[in-house]
Amino acid sequence: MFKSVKSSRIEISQLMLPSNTNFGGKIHGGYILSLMDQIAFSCASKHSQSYCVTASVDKVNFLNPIEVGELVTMKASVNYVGNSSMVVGIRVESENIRTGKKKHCNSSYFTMVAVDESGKTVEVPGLKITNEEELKRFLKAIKRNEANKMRKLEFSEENFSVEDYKESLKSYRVDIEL
Ligand SMILES: CC(=O)SCCNC(=O)CCNC(=O)[C@H](O)C(C)(C)COP(=O)(O)OP(=O)(O)OC[C@H]1O[C@@H](n2cnc3c(N)ncnc32)[C@H](O)[C@@H]1OP(=O)(O)O
Repeated sequence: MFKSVKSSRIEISQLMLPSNTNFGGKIHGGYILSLMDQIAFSCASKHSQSYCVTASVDKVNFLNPIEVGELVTMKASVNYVGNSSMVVGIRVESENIRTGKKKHCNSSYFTMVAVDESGKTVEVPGLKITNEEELKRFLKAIKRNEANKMRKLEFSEENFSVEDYKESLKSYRVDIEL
């Protein structure tokens, strides 16, 4: 079975309240991450019609601070599916309600895994792709997976040797005492 990206796309908007600020008076990054996790869960559950758990989060860059009183909008869609895993892409924007000015605050990729009642992984529907943007997102997810695998391999017990890196680290501010 294949399901369209559109059928599980989710958008939420939430007003940022003073109770969620950090010491600097901006909205706490942890609070934003918690909202992102919830929307990733909703999107992945909708696609898979299963309960899902968060397996990993790929990169969280906080591009712009979010102020109290701003309206935060999060858009989530399934970018990629494996067997039991789904990569949910989330874009976070905040809007100053008075001026209407919008800021891009974050874009992240949450890998969610569908599980049954006993926590065993279950197969999820394939993804029906209907436009170039969706295809690009699917391909980018494959590239990120490949890059992660390569990095793992490079630093694995069998492949890693200190000598291979000593020379290239000379320009860095590191004193290696091995
Ligand atoms: C709702 C919540 O937020 S839950 C709170 C936080 N999350 C958790 O507690 C989850 C804890 N982790 C787990 O339960 C398990 O590690 C699971 C369910 C994610 C994976 O279970 P495993 O027994 O390792 O399953 P398995 O090795 O078969 O992997 C299943 C799938 O998950 C993917 N996967 C597993 N770990 C990761 C990871 N760290 N990053 C990305 N994908 C992963 C695998 O690639 C595989 O994908 P595929 O089925 O599409 O090929």
